[in-house]
Amino acid sequence: MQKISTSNAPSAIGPYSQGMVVNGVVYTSGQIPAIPATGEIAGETIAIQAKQVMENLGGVLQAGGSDYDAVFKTTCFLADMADFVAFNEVYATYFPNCPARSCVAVKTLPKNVLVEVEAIGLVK
Ligand SMILES: C=C(N)C(=O)O
Repeated sequence: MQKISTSNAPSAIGPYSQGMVVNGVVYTSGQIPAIPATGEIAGETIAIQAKQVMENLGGVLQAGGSDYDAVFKTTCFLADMADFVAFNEVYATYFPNCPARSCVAVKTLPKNVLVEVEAIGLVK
């Protein structure tokens, strides 16, 4: 079991690692749209926040020896299901291979962001 630590994704904002590698599988923590260098939240729209989340996810995946195309499952958390279509437009550009996914709306997310995504992928 190996902890992932990278400057290409935001530092954890609580008692968790950015991700873990276990038996050739990368498990990312939920990524929020924080800018890795500053920790500030990127933008106020779902499009901008979703893109930052996906970039952060890529940073964790890469640090764990994986990549977008090796992801087989994601879980997506939205603060408002009204953002579903706009979120999907961004998401699909990163996951054209359509891994298995669950997408739910939750009451609130850390730092009041609009979206959080976690992923599980194979080490390449
Ligand atoms: C942002 C998170 N992944 C958390 O608070 O667990």
